[in-house]
Amino acid sequence: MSAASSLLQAVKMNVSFGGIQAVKDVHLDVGFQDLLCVIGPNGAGKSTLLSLLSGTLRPSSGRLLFEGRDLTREPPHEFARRGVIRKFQGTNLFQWLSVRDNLIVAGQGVSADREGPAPDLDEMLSLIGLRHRSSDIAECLPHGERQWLEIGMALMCRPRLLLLDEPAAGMSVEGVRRMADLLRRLSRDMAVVVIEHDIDFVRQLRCRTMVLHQGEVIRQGSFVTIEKDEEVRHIYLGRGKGGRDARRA
Ligand SMILES: Nc1ncnc2c1ncn2[C@@H]1O[C@H](COP(=O)(O)OP(=O)(O)OP(=O)(O)O)[C@@H](O)[C@H]1O
Repeated sequence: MSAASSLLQAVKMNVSFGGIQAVKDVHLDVGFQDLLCVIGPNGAGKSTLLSLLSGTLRPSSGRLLFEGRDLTREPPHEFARRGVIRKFQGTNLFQWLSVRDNLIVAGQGVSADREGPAPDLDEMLSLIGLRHRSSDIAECLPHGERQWLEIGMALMCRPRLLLLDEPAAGMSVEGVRRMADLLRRLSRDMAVVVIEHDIDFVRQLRCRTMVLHQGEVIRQGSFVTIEKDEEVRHIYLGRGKGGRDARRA
């Protein structure tokens, strides 16, 4: 088999829930080192798309290729084994374990056949800005720091494709800036797909942005271009033709 040009390729994927078509004919190409942000109003299909990409939901039709290998019908653990790691919005922490132990536990599930060294714990604590919190119980962390710990836990799984659901939600202005910096840096070594509502954060990511609306990809390109698009502004940003700026859809 020749080497795949994309890490992940979604081909004409569809998902329906009863009468609702949550994802319609979605094509997606994600490179080996890539950063893609998916935006869209509530109910646009963003979470459903992420579930498809992580293998927790199977498409009713279409295909999903990872390094050219068809994973469409594979179980979620096979996606994880290959390095597709999803961080959900909200908390997935072991509340009663320390920050350090949460990272250790997260790293223990990584398949033995994955290449490369395990991340260094102290470096990870520094990367996520929680070195001073190392011995603190996770439950005691404020919301923003929990988000950072969850990112650290996802990184301990040595992702090749990191899927993030609103990683900057509830963060301070400085936290949002740091998160955007980190994701840009991570995308030099892996693929990162983010779904996000916070437009300031999306702007700071400075990456390819895909707009979903009613399950369909209606635009794809740089955020600078997307932001100026009248239809997108009308549908999502809520400020078409003299409308008021809605930072969150
Ligand atoms: N398990 C489910 N059963 C039935 N309908 C669902 C299910 N999951 C999602 N949907 C519907 O599919 C559509 C897309 O939902 P999805 O959660 O993917 O949108 P979203 O863009 O992530 O929205 P939000 O920004 O509010 O999280 C919505 O109409 C939603 O109600």
